Amino acid sequence: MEVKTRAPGKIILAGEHAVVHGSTAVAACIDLYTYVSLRPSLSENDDTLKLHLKDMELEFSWSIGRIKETLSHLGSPFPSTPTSCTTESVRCIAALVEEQNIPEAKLGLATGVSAFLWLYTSIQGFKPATVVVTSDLPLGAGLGSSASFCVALSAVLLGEKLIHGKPSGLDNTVSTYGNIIKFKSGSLTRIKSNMPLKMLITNTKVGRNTKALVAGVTERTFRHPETEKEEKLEELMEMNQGLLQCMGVSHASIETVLRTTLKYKLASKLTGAGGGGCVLTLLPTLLSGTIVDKVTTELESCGFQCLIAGIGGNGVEICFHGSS
Ligand SMILES: Nc1ncnc2c1ncn2[C@@H]1O[C@H](COP(=O)(O)OP(=O)(O)OP(=O)(O)O)[C@@H](O)[C@H]1O
Ligand SMILES: C[C@@](O)(CCO)CC(=O)[O-]
Repeated sequence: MEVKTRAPGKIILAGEHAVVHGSTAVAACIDLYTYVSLRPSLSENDDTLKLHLKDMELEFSWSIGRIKETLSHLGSPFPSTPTSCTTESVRCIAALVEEQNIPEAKLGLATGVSAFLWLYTSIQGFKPATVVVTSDLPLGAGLGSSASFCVALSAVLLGEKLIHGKPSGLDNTVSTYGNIIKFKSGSLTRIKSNMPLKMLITNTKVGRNTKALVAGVTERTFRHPETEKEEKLEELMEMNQGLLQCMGVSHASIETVLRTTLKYKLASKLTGAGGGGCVLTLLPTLLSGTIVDKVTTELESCGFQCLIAGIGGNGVEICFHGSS
């Protein structure tokens, strides 16, 4: 039996950074996904766990014996309630990841591979299988690739037990439930919207450090604790971008995207931590395809990557294929 899942990435419409300090954020899933498939090993001779990151053309494999030898002293692989990963578990998992000699340029993937080993052994134990991952999402660009990777992975591993899962952060919550949500201090409110929304997402390709950007904003909140809300989406996006710029998380590349889209009278804002990453541009329903083509061409000529995404679809989905 092969199990397949997909979980969406996310955009933040308003409230990035503020959500870290207990304010409300409004976030929505996008129709760009991480896909995971799991095929348990049927052959008695195959005693390996394989992870194939298809887009990156990377394959990792561990013998089940090696995984057991490294992790089994840490206790039951099947805790009855979710447990956090102890420092000792992190150390042991890091040893299994290091053995795989991830290429220097792709070292950022080590955290993803570690998360895979932790989730796999916690949920499936020590069983041989092949897991294949592909993704529509740029990594580390503010579209929630890590949350959608973990949600799709958890869903594939948990199968029908997923329904009992309890998500924690904003990105995981959107990836799991989909649609549009209001999120404040760990609790979510679903927003029912019958307005079809489409966004142009421009990836500035400027790498950024979410942790440092979040720390910078924390420092500013002590000086400027109040922000306000308004009504229309375009206006809100412009106001939100203005606020985020005052919070010091814009970037020259983001400003270039804003200037370019403004020429076509389109409202834009950064999404996520800022400092680079992705910028959202609202594509009104009546906007002609010619304008979309023109603005996309102009943005791409600046070296940016453009993606078009529908907003607010389903959260994580799972399907089972008959045994082979
Ligand atoms: N498809 C994938 N395969 C393997 N690892 C992945 C995949 N997607 C995400 N990751 C892991 O998540 C990391 C990126 O997470 P990070 O939180 O920095 O960015 P993001 O989730 O894309 O953006 P943000 O959290 O700001 O919305 C990658 O470096 C990798 O370790
Ligand atoms: C900046 C931030 O709001 C972006 C999340 O993608 C941080 C967070 O919510 O953890």
